[in-house]
Parts: sequence; C-alpha cells; structure tokens
Amino acid sequence: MNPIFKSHEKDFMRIEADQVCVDYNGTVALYDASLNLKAGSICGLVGMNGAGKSTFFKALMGFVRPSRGKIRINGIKVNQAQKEQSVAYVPQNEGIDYSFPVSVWDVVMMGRYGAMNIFRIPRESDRRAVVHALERVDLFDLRERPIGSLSGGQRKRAFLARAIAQRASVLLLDEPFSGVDVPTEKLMAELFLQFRQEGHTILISTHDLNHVRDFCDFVVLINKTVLAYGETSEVFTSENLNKTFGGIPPNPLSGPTSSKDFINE
Ligand SMILES: Nc1ncnc2c1ncn2[C@@H]1O[C@H](COP(=O)(O)OP(=O)(O)OP(=O)(O)O)[C@@H](O)[C@H]1O
Repeated sequence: MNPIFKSHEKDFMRIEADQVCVDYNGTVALYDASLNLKAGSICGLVGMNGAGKSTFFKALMGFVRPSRGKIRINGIKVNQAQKEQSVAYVPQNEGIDYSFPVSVWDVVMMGRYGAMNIFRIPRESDRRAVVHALERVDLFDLRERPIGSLSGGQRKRAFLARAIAQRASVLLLDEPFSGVDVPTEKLMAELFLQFRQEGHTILISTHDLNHVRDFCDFVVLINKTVLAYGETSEVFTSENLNKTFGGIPPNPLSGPTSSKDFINE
C-alpha cells in the first residue's frame, strides 16, 4: 500500500527552513538554520551532543517556537501541517511510562488519532493501516504485548510503525539506530529506502557517519547552526567533519549567545 499524499503535497518542497533561530529562555540552541528538502529524499542530520539536532526537529514539529525564521512543510505552516498529519516525529526517547498497560497495537493506533473523530473509535481503514504498519516493521506477531515488555529495539520499531500508520509524508527520526541490534538496523535501513521510493522525505539524526554514507542523499552538518548542507558526496569532506566535530570552534560559540543578538530589528 502506497501512502496517499494530499494533492498539494506534490507541488512543494517537503521541508523548507529559512534562517530558523530557537532559544530556551534566551540561550541560543539554534540560529540561522536553513534547509530545503524535496520529496523522496533521505537527509542525515549530524552533529555533536547538544548541537541542536533535537531542537531542529522540535521546531519542524512546532513543539518549540522559533524566535526568528520561517518553516514550511509541504508549503504550509507547521501548525497546519500538524493538523493535516503530514509530519511524524519519532523522538529518541518516547518519555512513556512503560509500566502503563498499553499494547503495541494501541501505540500504533495512536498514529491514526489525527484521522479519527473526537470519540476515537477506529474504523476498518484505521485497523488496516495499523496492520500494514505492524507488518512493515515485522511486529505484527507482538501486537498484543504490552509496550513495556518489548526490547529497546522492538520499541523503536513500534514507534516507527506509529509514524507509518499516520501516513505522514515527512518523517523526522531522532537517533533511530541507537541501541538497536544488527537485524533491526538492517530492517530499518531497508524501510527507509522503501519510504524514499514511495516519495517520503526523511530527516534522520545519527551519530554514525557510516549510516549517512550508506543511504543519505543529503547531509546537514550542524553545530548550533547549519555548518554545511548538500549532497552527501559533496558535504562529507574531512574539512567539514572537522568543523563539525573537531578543533575549529564554530561561529556561535565565539559569536552571540542570545537570540536577541541575531535579530536585526
Ligand atoms: N528544554 C530545554 N531547556 C533549556 N535548554 C535546552 C532544552 N532542550 C535543549 N536545550 C539545550 O539546547 C542545546 C541543544 O540541545 P539538543 O537537545 O537540541 O541537542 P542534540 O543535538 O539533539 O543533542 P544530543 O545529540 O545529545 O541528543 C543544548 O545545549 C541543550 O542543553
């Protein structure tokens, strides 16, 4: 089953971020971050701990409000894209109480909530979407298990299934490979390539540079701002990686420390 994207989603860049700045109580986490991603692409988001990767995801999801800059998902504002369920986010840690008795099936069904009415009574189409998503991540047989009884890697697959069930055209995946075993890593990598084929756009944060080399069409190197962005073959140079991880202090550390410093008004 191919995802059915809304007609206007075909016409626009999937992700447009233009000079996005985010601060937490005045301390800059991200500044002047710009990025354009088209349909059917996989982009790696690479940077050190604290570089602002999760913050970038949260801005794209509308969980944090940029102090400056513009974001469009499929040509529309973030809050509208949220309403249309166009973008799904799989965070590093779900912040879920795993002692809470919720089944794998229920977790994946949450991906359908946005398409349901206020009573949240699943229709046949919702159940079909959940079955399809569970099958794609190879978890259908574990669907009745409490989510808390799954291994870390299985949980990651369950939350990926929730994103698949949502049928979002944009997938934001924060460290999807951390703590997963080799078969799960392989399954996920294959899935991501299928998603790309289907026209999804995937932004993946990872610390593993091999993942980027292996299947990311584009890469964003980030340290509080976008240091380099473009096709992986062009951007993945030792000079750029040094700038991202090594010796050379990036601009924001020697530059302004408050978002106010970036606002020209
Ligand atoms: N809610 C918050 N309040 C205050 N500061 C925050 C908050 N969330 C993140 N930060 C700070 O913003 C900066 C960027 O954090 P972020 O979580 O985006 O980095 P990251 O690249 O995702 O890091 P990691 O690889 O460790 O997950 C860090 O200095 C972090 O301490």
